[in-house]
Amino acid sequence: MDDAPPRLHLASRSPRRAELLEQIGVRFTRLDAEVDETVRPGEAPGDYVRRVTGDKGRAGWTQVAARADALVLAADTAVVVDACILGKPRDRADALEMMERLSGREHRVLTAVALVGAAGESLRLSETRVRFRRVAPAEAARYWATGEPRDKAGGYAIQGLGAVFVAAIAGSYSGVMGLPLFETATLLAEAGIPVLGAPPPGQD
Ligand SMILES: Cc1cn([C@H]2C[C@H](O)[C@@H](COP(=O)(O)OP(=O)(O)OP(=O)(O)O)O2)c(=O)[nH]c1=O
Repeated sequence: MDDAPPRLHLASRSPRRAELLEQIGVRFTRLDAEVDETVRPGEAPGDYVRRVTGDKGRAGWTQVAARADALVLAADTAVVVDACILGKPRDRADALEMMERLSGREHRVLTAVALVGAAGESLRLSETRVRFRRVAPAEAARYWATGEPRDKAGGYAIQGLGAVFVAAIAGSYSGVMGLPLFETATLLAEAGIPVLGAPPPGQD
């Protein structure tokens, strides 16, 4: 049993990201990292999620940098349709408009994940194609009333009721939920945190 405080910190207020990181069994604590998530004029979606993710990671890092081996994990998710970035809906009208745009077609979900430490920062981008069935306006209104779309990029949650809209996905389910676990595990392993733990001596 390892009682030392974890060296890994998740810079996120998202309960989904914490659940996903718990799913792969690594020890971590959580940090709050407030950053400006405004899209810059002309900014490409991939550049946007990379920038915001790096900002979240560095904002978290300033809080733990006193510990030399500390590492900060951060992520950002955007739903992209017709080259437009859909963040979290501002209000009901915004959410219903998002559902109308997503209805009956394919969109992309981009999630960047970054690991920041004393040695610098590494970043990976996950891209998933998601195809929605047609969603009638009345159904979108009932979905809004459940409260689920409120704090979700694109105004839906694949892990919740929103799953009924998802006809198909190609890519990373965990990436759509907010933390792509394949990319996360790769970054952690590169930084000396193998997800399945270090092999016993002499058996690597
Ligand atoms: C598309 C989709 C998004 N989401 C969520 C994941 C993220 O929490 C949220 C996207 O918003 P983000 O701005 O990426 O993250 P956040 O503000 O919730 O958390 P933090 O910045 O503190 O890390 O949308 C789902 O939970 N399911 C989905 O299917």
